[in-house]
Amino acid sequence: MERNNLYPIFLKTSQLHILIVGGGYVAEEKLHFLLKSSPDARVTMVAPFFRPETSRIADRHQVRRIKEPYHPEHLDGQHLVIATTDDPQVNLQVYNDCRQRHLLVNVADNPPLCDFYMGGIVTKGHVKVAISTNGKSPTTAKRLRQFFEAILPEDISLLVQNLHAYRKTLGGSFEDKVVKMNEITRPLVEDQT
Ligand SMILES: C[C@@]1(CC(=O)O)c2cc3[nH]c(cc4nc(cc5[nH]c(cc(n2)[C@H]1CCC(=O)O)[C@@](C)(CC(=O)O)[C@@H]5CCC(=O)O)C(CC(=O)O)=C4CCC(=O)O)c(CCC(=O)O)c3CC(=O)O
Ligand SMILES: NC(=O)C1=CN([C@@H]2O[C@H](COP(=O)(O)OP(=O)(O)OC[C@H]3O[C@@H](n4cnc5c(N)ncnc54)[C@H](O)[C@@H]3O)[C@@H](O)[C@H]2O)C=CC1
Repeated sequence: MERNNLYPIFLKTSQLHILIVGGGYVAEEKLHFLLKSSPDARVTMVAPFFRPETSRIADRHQVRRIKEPYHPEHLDGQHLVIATTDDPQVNLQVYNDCRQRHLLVNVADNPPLCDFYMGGIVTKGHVKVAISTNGKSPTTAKRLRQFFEAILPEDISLLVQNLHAYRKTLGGSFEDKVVKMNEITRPLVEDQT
């Protein structure tokens, strides 16, 4: 059976510059979920036209907007790029320009032109779960996100905070701490071990 070989990483979006090319529906969806997970992300958008709702979301989060057609210079200083225009030629140009500069790029409606995919994301305090279907079914990613949003308890973050505090009280070597941390958390998975 085919399996998902993608490697998820958790980006520090407050230290990175993300460019969204396009200002339509797809741009708005990508922006919405990016900011829902990472309200402190440093985002720039470039497009000749922005949807009013996109502008409202952008204003709330200090998203920089450049009201002009895409130009390769817009890639200067960016780390990650998401192309969402309704012009496949422009999306392809963004992809090629990014590859040339070794920038990670996502062409939202064209999985083969993606170095990375956006995922379904659940955040409960310090805890974050990211979901991918290998680009096969974004709707399933959305449904799984809704499922985990409902079943993960709100106070799961308290558990993480308490364990963080407890670890600080432990003496002994690194190895001793590993043993103690594993002992105290064993009941969480008791039935599955
Ligand atoms: C490959 C990927 C690239 C990328 O965008 O990164 C991609 C691609 C495409 N999306 C399409 C459509 C839809 N996308 C959604 C929703 C989401 N899409 C997201 C991610 C991804 N979408 C990446 C793969 C993720 C994975 O691995 O699973 C989510 C998880 C995250 C986010 O957007 O931030 C977000 C849910 C967020 C949430 O709710 O939590 C819905 C559901 C809905 O709106 O109800 C629909 C309508 C249903 C449908 O049409 O299937 C199409 C078809 C376009 C066409 O017809 O051409 C393509 C292109 C194609 O598949 O070929
Ligand atoms: N809206 C949706 O749910 C879906 C859209 N798609 C596809 O995704 C693409 C984008 O869709 P939408 O966001 O709905 O389109 P849209 O028409 O809402 O937005 C297109 C955006 O691209 C911008 N744009 C056009 N040329 C540009 C350029 N040279 N430089 C920078 N920006 C430029 C426009 O100003 C506009 O902001 C289309 O190809 C569409 O077929 C696919 C599946 C679903």
